[in-house]
Amino acid sequence: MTSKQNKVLLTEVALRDGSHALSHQYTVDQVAAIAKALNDANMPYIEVAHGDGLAGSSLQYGLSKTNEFELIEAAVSVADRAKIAVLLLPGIGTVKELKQAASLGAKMARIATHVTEADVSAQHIYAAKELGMETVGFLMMSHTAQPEKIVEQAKLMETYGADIVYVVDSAGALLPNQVRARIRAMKQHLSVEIGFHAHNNLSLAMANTLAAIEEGATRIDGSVRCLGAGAGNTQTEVLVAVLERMGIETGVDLYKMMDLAEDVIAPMLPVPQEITKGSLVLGYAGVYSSFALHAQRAAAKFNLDARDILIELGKRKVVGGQEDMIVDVAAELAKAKTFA
Ligand SMILES: CC[C@H](O)CC(=O)C(=O)O
Ligand SMILES: [Mn+2]
Repeated sequence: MTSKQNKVLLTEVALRDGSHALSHQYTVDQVAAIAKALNDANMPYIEVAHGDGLAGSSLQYGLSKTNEFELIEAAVSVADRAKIAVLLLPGIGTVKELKQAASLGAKMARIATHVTEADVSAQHIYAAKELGMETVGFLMMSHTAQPEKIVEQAKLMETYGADIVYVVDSAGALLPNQVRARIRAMKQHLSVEIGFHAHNNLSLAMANTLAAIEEGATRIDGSVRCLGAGAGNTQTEVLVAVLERMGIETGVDLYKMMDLAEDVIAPMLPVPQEITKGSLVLGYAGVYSSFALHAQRAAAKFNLDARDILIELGKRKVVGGQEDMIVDVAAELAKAKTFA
């Protein structure tokens, strides 16, 4: 592979995306220890928040064990080099939480919307810029939109003031050629930096990340030991090693990342992060991981295979917030089975 880039900036997302995998049970001590190790490894950005972003702690999305502002404060207190980033989904979090995060020392705001709904990010991007934060537009479920649509939506975020716009493969459903087409189109039509966030449900997180970098993405997310939703993200310490071998600079210390992964993260995991049939089907169906548990419950209730429900949901292009459709789809499939 020949890459045009010789430098990328990494964002470690295990303290936010990994919160999904740990049912939002992070403690202050864990966050302080992990953020310190990441800071010492020279990780440029460390994202800290509930898995669903600021104010995500709720019965619907899962209650956090620890108030996320305490976690942000703990991370800021140990990070003398790294910048602490927060994620915000308009509708879940508000400008109020963004201001609170900024007042505690968060320096980057990542404003996430469904890939076709960038217009709801305007107010939050403006607010983040006014707070002096580096601001990212984060286009989730990017596999559900064609490159032209993504360019249109990314341009909106650019117009609102975003410094960087990300293609986010929330379901881990994109194939490398689809990543290439999306990043290439954005590079052609946008002036801001382009980022890429992968999930490993089809075992393509690394390949997709390298494809994104080759097409010009300069901001890349990873999670140490794959600690993210579903099968996790691009495994950060592996990415650092691969990029080093490719002559692409990250500035991140490989040995320190390896030690963090092995000595701190691995013992914390309830089960090792691997591609189970549950995460594989999410990537195959193109459905976000928060639907998996609900689909399993509906499958038990209607005596169905959860995979059939998820695949049907993928065909219907469900988006986060449409979890109520799961039972409707299960009921329809059960009815069709009865009359087959
Ligand atoms: C629900 C927010 C989501 O976890 C953001 C993200 O990381 C993604 O869409 O992949
Ligand atoms: Mn993610």
